Amino acid sequence: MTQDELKALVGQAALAHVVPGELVGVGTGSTVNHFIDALAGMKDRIAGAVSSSDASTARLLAHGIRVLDAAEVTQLPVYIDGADEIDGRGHMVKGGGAALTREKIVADLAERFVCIADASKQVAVLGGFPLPVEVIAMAAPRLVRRFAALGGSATLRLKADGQPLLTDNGHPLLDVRGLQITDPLAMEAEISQWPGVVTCGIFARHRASLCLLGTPAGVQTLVF
Ligand SMILES: O=C(CO)[C@H](O)[C@H](O)COP(=O)(O)O
Repeated sequence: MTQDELKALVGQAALAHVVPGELVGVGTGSTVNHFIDALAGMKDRIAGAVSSSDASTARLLAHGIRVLDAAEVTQLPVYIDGADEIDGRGHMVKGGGAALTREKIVADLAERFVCIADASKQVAVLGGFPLPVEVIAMAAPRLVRRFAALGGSATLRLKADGQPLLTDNGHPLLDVRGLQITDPLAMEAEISQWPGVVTCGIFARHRASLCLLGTPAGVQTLVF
């Protein structure tokens, strides 16, 4: 099976975790796109969706799925999203799709985080994938030096035209290579309190409750 077929498999399997009659939190990325397409088949049985990016909002609306702003919502039963890496305790690195800030905000509203990922995302120690960090532009040089002191090499994420990529919130992103994230909770807490950091792509405080992992043998459910 191709990686995309594994993503489609878990996107479909995630429907079993959507609570009928309730809102569902929806993440961002190619795996979530499969989930959104599958969700269209049960759009009349949910109250609507709370989205984590402009891209997911556009896809949900194209399917006729009602989208509510996170600010209108006090609680969600479940948030469904992909990950760039997930470890054996449900800690994740996220933000490859630049949506980490809104993803963390919507995840924070949810009782449960259901991660959907193909098997390539499973790692023993986080940090192989460059850690995305959304930042305030004027703080970027200082933050690059702070990451260097942690042993990481931070670079500004660029678009194809060489200009800095900006998130849906209008901020640039650093991608940090070379970190060994052996204590995700501590590193998330440390980085998150540096002035100028909007959101750190470590999801340890908002780790997955369970992961639907797409493998060639089928969907494996990991409970954390
Ligand atoms: O964090 C994310 C977007 O900001 C995505 O969940 C992550 O990048 C995984 O993406 P994909 O499903 O395309 O592999």
